[in-house]
Amino acid sequence: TKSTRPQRLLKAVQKHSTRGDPQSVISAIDHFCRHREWAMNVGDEKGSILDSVVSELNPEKVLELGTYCGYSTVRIARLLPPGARLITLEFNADYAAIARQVIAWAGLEDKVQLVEGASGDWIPRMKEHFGIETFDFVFLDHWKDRYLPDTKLMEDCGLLRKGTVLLADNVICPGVPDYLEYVRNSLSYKSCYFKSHLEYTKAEDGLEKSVFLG
Ligand SMILES: O=C(NC/C=C/[C@H]1O[C@@H](n2cnc3cncnc32)[C@H](O)[C@@H]1O)c1cc([N+](=O)[O-])cc(O)c1O
Ligand SMILES: [Mg+2]
Repeated sequence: TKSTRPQRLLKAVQKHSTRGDPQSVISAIDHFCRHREWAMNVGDEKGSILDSVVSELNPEKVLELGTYCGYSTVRIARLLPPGARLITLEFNADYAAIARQVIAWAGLEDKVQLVEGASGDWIPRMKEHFGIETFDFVFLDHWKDRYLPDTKLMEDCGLLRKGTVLLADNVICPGVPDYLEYVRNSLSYKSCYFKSHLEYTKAEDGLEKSVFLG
């Protein structure tokens, strides 16, 4: 039977990158997506902005919503200090299986906990199941109509603290109008837009960085 795009992306990682070298995994995926098959990874241009936000923050507790093939998981985890933890949620079993192998190939499995399940089900269980008090950094890159409900859910579950940073992908393309309106107008957030381009294309897209003010 025909392979899937995530399976072909994994093959490209195993063929064109060095096990245990996260940067080579990132480069292999970017090369595959730019020259072989486009895929919805945050990509190299927005990825550099993601890198700078993570490096500046040095977060201990990170949540990623929407793992897909693990590209941004690897980008974030490679920058985390020893002892820091990244929990990433992915409800598609096939994508989760590929992402686990990409994360393992990069040698980052000790920093990453991939949870197979829906954000709406698992956000309320973060405290009792993972012993998480609050998150320092959240990367939102899952279904665009889930950004706002999941943000409100994180607020309600007390998972955000004064200074927690939310970074949202695709705020222009495909776009998250309800989420943008909320974080830009709410008195509980200080929000700013990082203009960039949709991964591997010339179309405009960007990241929205929103600091929770408590
Ligand atoms: O649609 C996009 N992303 C949706 C990403 C979705 C990924 O997150 C998972 N998921 C969804 N809700 C979930 C809830 N809980 C757990 N996993 C979840 C899905 O199984 C998928 O792996 C997208 C589209 C474009 N584009 O140009 O069209 C560009 C991008 O950068 C994108 O991120
Ligand atoms: Mg995205």
